[in-house]
Amino acid sequence: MSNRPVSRISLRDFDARRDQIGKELIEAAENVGFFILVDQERPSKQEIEEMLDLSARYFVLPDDVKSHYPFIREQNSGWEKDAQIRPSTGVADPKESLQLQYFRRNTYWPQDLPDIPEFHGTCLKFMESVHDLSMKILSFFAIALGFPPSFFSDAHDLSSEDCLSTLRLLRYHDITGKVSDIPEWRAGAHTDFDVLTLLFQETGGDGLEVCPGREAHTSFAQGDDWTAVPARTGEITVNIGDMLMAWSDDRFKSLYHRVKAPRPDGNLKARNSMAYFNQPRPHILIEGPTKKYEALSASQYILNAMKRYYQPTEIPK
Ligand SMILES: O=C(O)CCC(=O)C(=O)O
Ligand SMILES: [Fe+2]
Repeated sequence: MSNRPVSRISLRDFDARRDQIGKELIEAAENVGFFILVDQERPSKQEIEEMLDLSARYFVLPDDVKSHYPFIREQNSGWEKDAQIRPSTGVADPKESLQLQYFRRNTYWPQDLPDIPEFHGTCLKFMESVHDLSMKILSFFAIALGFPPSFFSDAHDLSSEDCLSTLRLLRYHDITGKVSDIPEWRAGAHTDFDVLTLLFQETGGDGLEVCPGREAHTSFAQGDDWTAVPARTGEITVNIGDMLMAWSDDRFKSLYHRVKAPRPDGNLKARNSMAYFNQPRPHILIEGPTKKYEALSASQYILNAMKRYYQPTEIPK
């Protein structure tokens, strides 16, 4: 385990400190592929706490209620339980998750949930707030790559009919009393195939580990040096995804990460987290400034990634 310093970037006085913030973001994206945002105006700590609370209330609903909207792989939407097999481990992550694609908000989101009528509205507001912050961050990356500042906002236009940006609510199982049967990982090592992921953890839910600076497409960072990222409610862990690595001709690094399961003397209770995946509209072409890779539409990119990520791969010993 490495003690690599983890970049914490403060967004305090955002407008007055724009240049400094931009410098720190670019440096972290180029050298590490991930950073922790603190002091953001929105989503505020209170909004994050409310959303985590709502998510916990969703997951305690009976499975037969949650299964009204089962996970559909082709749409990357819906509820799954013990179903995501990570190629790096060959087994399913011990968790459940709900993926909410913004443009399917009126067609494939749980509606009229018993006891949580505010579910739909709160998720919608939270996504809009995280989207706005994501676009602020991405505007710095656009400028650094020589694109117009609004380049990524146009590609991720939430008001369009087909923006693929997704909020994923996650709950890793409570493993109290299962001491002889604790898995090694709650989430196996992987990179995210989106553009940029904003991850919300909850204090007490440690286990996230990152492995910066690896090629996204070649290995699962087996045996490499990992750094633990403590979970703190209100902070936002951000990582570069494969699509931004491709879009920047490998200048910004996509990052391996995984969630280690607690040891028997650790916190065995359920672990809640939420990930917001910025994913462009399907027709948008991903092509870097130096055209290092052949241009691919976002839909083709995602299709290829789904194939890569959902087929178990031989793991080197
Ligand atoms: O739950 C976490 O902390 C990480 C989740 C994650 O990496 C993912 O869903 O892609
Ligand atoms: Fe991830």
